[in-house]
Amino acid sequence: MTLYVRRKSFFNHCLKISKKNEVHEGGRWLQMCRSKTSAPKNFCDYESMRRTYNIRVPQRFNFAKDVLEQWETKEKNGQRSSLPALWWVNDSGVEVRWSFEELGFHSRRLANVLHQECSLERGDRVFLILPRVPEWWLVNVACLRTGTVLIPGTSQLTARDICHRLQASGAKCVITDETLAPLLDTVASDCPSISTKLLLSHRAIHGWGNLTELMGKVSDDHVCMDTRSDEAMTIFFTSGTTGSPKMTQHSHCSYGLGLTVNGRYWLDLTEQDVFWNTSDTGWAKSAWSSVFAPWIQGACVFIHHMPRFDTSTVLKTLSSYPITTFCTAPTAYRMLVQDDISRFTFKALEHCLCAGEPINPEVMWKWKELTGLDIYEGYGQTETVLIAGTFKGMKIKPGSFGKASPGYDVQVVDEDGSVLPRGQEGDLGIRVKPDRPFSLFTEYTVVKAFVVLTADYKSRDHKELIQELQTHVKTVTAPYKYPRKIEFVDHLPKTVSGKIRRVELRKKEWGQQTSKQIWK
Ligand SMILES: Nc1ncnc2c1ncn2[C@@H]1O[C@H](COP(=O)(O)OP(=O)(O)OP(=O)(O)O)[C@@H](O)[C@H]1O
Repeated sequence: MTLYVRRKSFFNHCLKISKKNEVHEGGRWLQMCRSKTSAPKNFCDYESMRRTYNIRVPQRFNFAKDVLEQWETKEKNGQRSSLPALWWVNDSGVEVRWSFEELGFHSRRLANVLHQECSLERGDRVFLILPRVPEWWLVNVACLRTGTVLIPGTSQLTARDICHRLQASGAKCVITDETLAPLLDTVASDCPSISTKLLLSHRAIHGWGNLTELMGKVSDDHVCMDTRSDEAMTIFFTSGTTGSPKMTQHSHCSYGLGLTVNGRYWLDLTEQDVFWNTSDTGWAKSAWSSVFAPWIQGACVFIHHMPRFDTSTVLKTLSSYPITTFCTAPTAYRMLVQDDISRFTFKALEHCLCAGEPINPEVMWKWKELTGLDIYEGYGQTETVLIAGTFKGMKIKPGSFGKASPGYDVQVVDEDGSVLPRGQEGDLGIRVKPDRPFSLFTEYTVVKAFVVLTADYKSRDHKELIQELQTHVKTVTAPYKYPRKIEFVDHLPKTVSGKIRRVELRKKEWGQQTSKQIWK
């Protein structure tokens, strides 16, 4: 089945998640030049993969305890390969290699920092902006351990983006490096929910706790939180192609177990594999491919910390390290095939993948000609795990991103949600009735309601007014902008109301806003 995707809307029986993607109709099958076909390691063929896919979701699940600690034990008992769990390198040749045991050791310390030093409790939200440094992975695992909800952001965010994310999420803790700390400081006063700021740097910045120093103070003794499978685990902001970025919440099981589809089937990883995924640490793709999918399979997560994408560095890295599996964006492959690949021999590389945008058939063809390897495409969204993809053993059709993933019933449907005949263009839908797949996001976290005050803020007592209001409302943004937005929690008392000209209650759901005057 070839999936053609057209527009975005919602309907009853399926959760429609397609975006305005025009998928080119492919004209011919890829010509085989040099061919290095590797048989799937984790499944026989597409049909049997779908048939045998069966994941039982337990009531309680925590990836750190139920997956990472299991690999740690296997490692200790000599039941896993000697590959590191995390293999990090940078442009200066510095390397960090952590076994699952070392990952456990450092992340337990960081978990103690979050809980003991920062007083963060289960369910509290942690906003993380770090580039591809090993500590990014530690924060991920430490949040799992403490049951705190991780909200990753990309280093490209502006002060306005950061402010919006912090206000919308109500994050209590921010973690970043010295490049972004000053930017966060410019908006911190507008984000009263923040109680802790952690800095990854050799330099001290006033008001920021030093992550490395704090980790040196605490023990590595930490008991992982016994989280429910459906409990909030992470919130990713979508990239905002079709509107404002949406706060997409995932549970411990939706990614922690759901991404088995990616790791076992699409990436076809085992504990013998070294997997390099180049995506930025702020997007859901990093949770997919740099955390959950490879570690579910016990594979080694490889990272090259490049300040910017450089084709020579990528090609050199692929030829100097035993990387078996490589995933990058179609744009990156386009750049790579323009370089002189013949200078390099990829000794271990056997499986290449791409996702995030359509790949041009010419790029696939060129890559195959130069390396002998196919590029397997994947399609998914922040809200999902892999929705569709080309899986090993499948014929690769230029212009098609493959077939539905196991775990999802994916169909091409019309506006009413009726399945369209083969070859007809429509929307892409995932069936959510009668059973909603557990590997879907939980909800869009919305700013449920807030009031907009139109008061005489120029009056001398505006500070007192804000203080007074703060005792009755959840959040008051700093007085830098009119009208001021305030999270509504209760009726406003007379002492306050006398100073306010107008109060509007605004309900904001993603994509729409309702407004009602509730005062004067
Ligand atoms: N293989 C692919 N081919 C074409 N497009 C793809 C592919 N993989 C992913 N995409 C695009 O990436 C999108 C998923 O990205 P993401 O979840 O960040 O949200 P977004 O759709 O870009 O933004 P928003 O939901 O905020 O509008 C898909 O909807 C699709 O547009």
